[in-house]
Amino acid sequence: MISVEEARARILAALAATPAETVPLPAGWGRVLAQPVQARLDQPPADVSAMDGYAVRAAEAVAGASLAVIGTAPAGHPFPGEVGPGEAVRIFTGGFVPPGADAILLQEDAEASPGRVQVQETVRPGRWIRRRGLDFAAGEAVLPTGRRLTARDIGLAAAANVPWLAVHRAPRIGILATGDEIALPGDPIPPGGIVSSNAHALAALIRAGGGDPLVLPIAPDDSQAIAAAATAARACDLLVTTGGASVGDHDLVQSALGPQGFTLDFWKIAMRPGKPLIWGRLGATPVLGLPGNPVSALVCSVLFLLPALERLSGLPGAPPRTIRALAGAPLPENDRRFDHLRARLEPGPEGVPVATPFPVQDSSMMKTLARADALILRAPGAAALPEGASIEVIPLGDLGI
Ligand SMILES: Nc1nc2c(c(=O)[nH]1)N[C@H]1C(S)=C(S)[C@@H](COP(=O)(O)OP(=O)(O)OC[C@H]3O[C@@H](n4cnc5c(N)ncnc54)[C@H](O)[C@@H]3O)O[C@H]1N2
Ligand code: MOO
Repeated sequence: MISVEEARARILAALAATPAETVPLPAGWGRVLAQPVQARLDQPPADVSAMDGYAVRAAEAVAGASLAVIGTAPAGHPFPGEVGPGEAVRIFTGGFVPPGADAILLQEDAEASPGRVQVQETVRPGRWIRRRGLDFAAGEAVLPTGRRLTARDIGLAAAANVPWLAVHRAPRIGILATGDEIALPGDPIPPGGIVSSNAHALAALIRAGGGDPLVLPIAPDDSQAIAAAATAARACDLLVTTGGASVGDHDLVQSALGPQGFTLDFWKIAMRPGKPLIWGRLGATPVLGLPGNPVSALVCSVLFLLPALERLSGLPGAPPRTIRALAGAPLPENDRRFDHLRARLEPGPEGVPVATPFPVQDSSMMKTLARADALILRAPGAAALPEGASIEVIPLGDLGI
């Protein structure tokens, strides 16, 4: 059995980012840039007014002065002339500041009369003008390679007048659930059968991680059927199997894929739940063999599949973020497997949350996992801890799963 950290390092080392493709702006959200976004203009493109008022020459715009209003400059309609001595131009937010003017007199600080404006508050030079290029300049790399694009980034690229983005292709992940006993939700359940929850949960988790899930038909516990189904997944960036990972006579994933050219990198991790995880390669396609127990499959996905998706998407691939919490119950001494206890998080003293493990931690219990807010981390050999002790947890809400 290898450690969680070593397993993650070996998985990440075996993966590379998908090739780049060019997508229109709206399709870029959540994708990772393969090339920087360079601004194609200055923003703002000229000196513009930040307020509704009058474009003036600050030296003359002193309280009590009266100026001739010689035109208007609404946004999108620059004033064609220049502001000369004793003159002002009516201007609106976003309007280009006409040549000659060097400040904006706020309309609240002015008294308008036909053709004229009286200054009521002295104006400082430069006041209420957004300078050309205040936000960014043409040619500037506003978004770097390797960035996962947020809604804010999409807005920034649009503002930079960039309609297309070079991003890594969303990783295509094949999902293969195995087992004679499993049926799709809603289908007739065979005698002794159960409903397959894993494929659906994994597809959703893969979407949350920025991947493109491809759910393959369920393969029965039959080497040929598993091999045939897995072959169909060769076009994927990663094949995820679930079930058949352990040591039982019907745990066929390794034996079925062997003749198809499967090479094993490692099998079994010193962790709970999820010990019998498989990592290897079927030809060029990496294969992550998750255990069949639903909680084990999903906890392993949090620890290994989400970082793998990051790596395939063009990011380095990081372990899930952890935070400090206080134990909401005494925790027993841990054995040699890294434990991940499903727990509730509640607000605690001084902003530190309290994490209370569910009393039963069986790896078949989906309701407990669905209600959990966090996984309490218990390192191999960790000593028993009293209630209130400081612990480390993975908050699940952050992950969007
Ligand atoms: N003698 C031993 N037995 C087991 C060991 C062991 O070390 N020695 N490891 C246990 C651990 S830990 C786990 S985890 C499981 C993993 O087993 P498999 O990956 O081979 O999974 P299966 O045997 O196929 O199924 C286990 C369990 O999960 C249910 N299952 C399977 N697929 C799905 C699905 N798509 N959706 C929902 N539930 C699913 C299945 O019905 C079984 O109940 O092995 C232990 N045994
Ligand atoms: O370690 Mo297995 O994943 O508990 O049931």
